[in-house]
Amino acid sequence: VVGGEVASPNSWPWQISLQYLSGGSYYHTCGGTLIRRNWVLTAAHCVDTSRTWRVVLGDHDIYNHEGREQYMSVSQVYIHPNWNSNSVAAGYDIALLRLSSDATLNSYVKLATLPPSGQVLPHNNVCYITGWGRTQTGGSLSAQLKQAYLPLVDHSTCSRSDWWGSTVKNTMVCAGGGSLSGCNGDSGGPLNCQVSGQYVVHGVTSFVSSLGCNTNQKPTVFTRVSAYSSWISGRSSLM
Ligand SMILES: CC(C)[C@H](NC(=O)C(F)(F)F)C(=O)N[C@@H](C)C(=O)Nc1ccc(C(F)(F)F)cc1
Repeated sequence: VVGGEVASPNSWPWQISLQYLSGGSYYHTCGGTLIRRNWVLTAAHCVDTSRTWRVVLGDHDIYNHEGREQYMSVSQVYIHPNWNSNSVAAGYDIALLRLSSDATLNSYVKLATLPPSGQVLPHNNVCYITGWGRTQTGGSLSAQLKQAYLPLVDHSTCSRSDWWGSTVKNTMVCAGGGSLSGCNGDSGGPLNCQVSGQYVVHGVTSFVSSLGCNTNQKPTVFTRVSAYSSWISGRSSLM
């Protein structure tokens, strides 16, 4: 997250850290969202390599054990069938992770609220991106969870030729576009949008400009969760 501020610990209790095992240690690589006690929503581009994953719930500082964390192993990875790792612009950048056991829900770990199928929010809707991603283009990850206010950008603006043009599809949602943005390592995490006084996870962080994370008129682009409601509920047996 470029700009914004360190979040108050566990104030986004559905936010998870997706980590992979390498040389005996686990490393943060992506964010994600707890949607059921044993299901996490993330980005397909985060998990399209075969690794040993773990999901950390209730985290704040990814480099220190603070006692509120729950370390969960992943029993199955479901990548959207239409995902093509050579074409993030095609969309379908969404995946579900089944956890090997159920999370314990408490004040540090809660389930996210997902939007109704098809819901599209208005331009400038209040939204916050959260994550442990780089704090500058080419910078390092944030030790503590960060948040940044990214107003929603409607499709007609986001698909303007001097913005993202035809790269952005209707199954995506844009937010920000100024000096605040997501950045590498925020992938897969939530775009938290305020709807009737409650935060709803409206997006899954997908891509930023390769010219730089906070490039003007290149808002952070998210997979629009409400475009995948039936896939999500079908797969995670929400139905
Ligand atoms: C998509 C991920 C590899 C990576 N995602 C992120 O860093 C995220 F945090 F924003 F989710 C990313 O955007 N990386 C930059 C460096 C990138 O490759 N951006 C990119 C943007 C658009 C396109 C296009 F236009 F082809 F779709 C391709 C790459």
